[in-house]
Amino acid sequence: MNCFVIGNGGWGTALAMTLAGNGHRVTIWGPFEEEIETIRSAGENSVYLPGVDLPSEIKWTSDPSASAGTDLVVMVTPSRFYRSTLETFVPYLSENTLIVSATKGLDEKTHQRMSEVAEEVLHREIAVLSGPSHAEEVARGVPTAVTVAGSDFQTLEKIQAAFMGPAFRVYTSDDLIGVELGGTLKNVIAVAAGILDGIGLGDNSKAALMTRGLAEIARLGAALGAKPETFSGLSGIGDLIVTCASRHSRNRSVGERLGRGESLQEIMNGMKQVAEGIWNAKAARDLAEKHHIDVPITEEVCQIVENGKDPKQALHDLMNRDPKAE
Ligand SMILES: NC(=O)c1ccc[n+]([C@@H]2O[C@H](COP(=O)([O-])OP(=O)(O)OC[C@H]3O[C@@H](n4cnc5c(N)ncnc54)[C@H](O)[C@@H]3O)[C@@H](O)[C@H]2O)c1
Ligand SMILES: O=P(O)(O)OC[C@H](O)CO
Repeated sequence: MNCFVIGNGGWGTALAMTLAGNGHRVTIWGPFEEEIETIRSAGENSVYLPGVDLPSEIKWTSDPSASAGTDLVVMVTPSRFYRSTLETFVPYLSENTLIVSATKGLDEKTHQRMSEVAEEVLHREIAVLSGPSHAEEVARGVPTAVTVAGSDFQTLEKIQAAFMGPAFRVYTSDDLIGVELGGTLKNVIAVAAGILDGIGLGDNSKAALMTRGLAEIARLGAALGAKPETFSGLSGIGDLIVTCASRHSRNRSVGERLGRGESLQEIMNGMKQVAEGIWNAKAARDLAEKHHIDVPITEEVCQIVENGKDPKQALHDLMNRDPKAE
């Protein structure tokens, strides 16, 4: 297959390597020619995926027209730039191109999932790939399992076959909403998990946070049309576990620094990689409010990120809510 990856960040690079490892011809696009030229000449994506030797067969470009005539497009631009980036590709994508979205975020203005944004831009449904998968490990061949979701099973099978390899296992799901929301809403809970690490709390605290975090993800997800059982799968609890626990997680790391007392501004100023949970906490909270869903952890993360609330006060407020049945 001719494959085209839109987004030269860590995840775009790891997915491009996975496809190239399966014998596909792969081109990866990034918005800044200078950045692309540096990667091309160094054979390393030193900003977003340092220390990984890139296969020479992968082509690097900043030209959207290079996507013309490709069989499979992977859209993995961070949520904040997703719509504007995809719009520049519209003239080059044919109806027959398989399109899969690997971004995990919400549109900050409209609160749409990324596949909804893509549908609006492209006037057709696309598939979604999500699951517990840090680029740092996928790029090094660490065994990983993810889910590809959509409504057309034949399309899903083609995407599954394109990515499947000895160290990358792909399951299919017909619950696009659930798979996409699991990968998105967990980012906010992972920021909270990092805050707990930064404050110096214990394993009990992390387990409680993840369990109650999953409860609010599933409540909100179901209200938004997801199947509740999807949140017990790779894209639900699987991704929540890896993001709340991993040293690779950007969301957890930002949370840890917040918990240690650094200001959000200070952290974001020195960071080129994205932490979607910081951008998406408000969108998730607003969606919950609109659908009358109780999301106390997301609400506290939102207060910390949006209003600078003291993380220790947020913890105190969470622990001192009214008694409830589980
Ligand atoms: N890194 C991972 O392990 C991983 C795994 C699964 C999913 N994801 C998701 O994939 C998406 C992309 O994350 P990533 O880790 O590849 O990114 P990254 O943080 O490694 O890199 C940031 C990306 O943003 C791009 N960018 C910056 N300014 C831009 C602009 N103005 N217009 C367009 N693009 C711009 C950069 O070119 C770069 O590709 C996110 O939604 C993330 O949650 C990441
Ligand atoms: O590094 P994070 O926190 O953006 O998480 C990356 C992936 O979503 C993990 O599956």
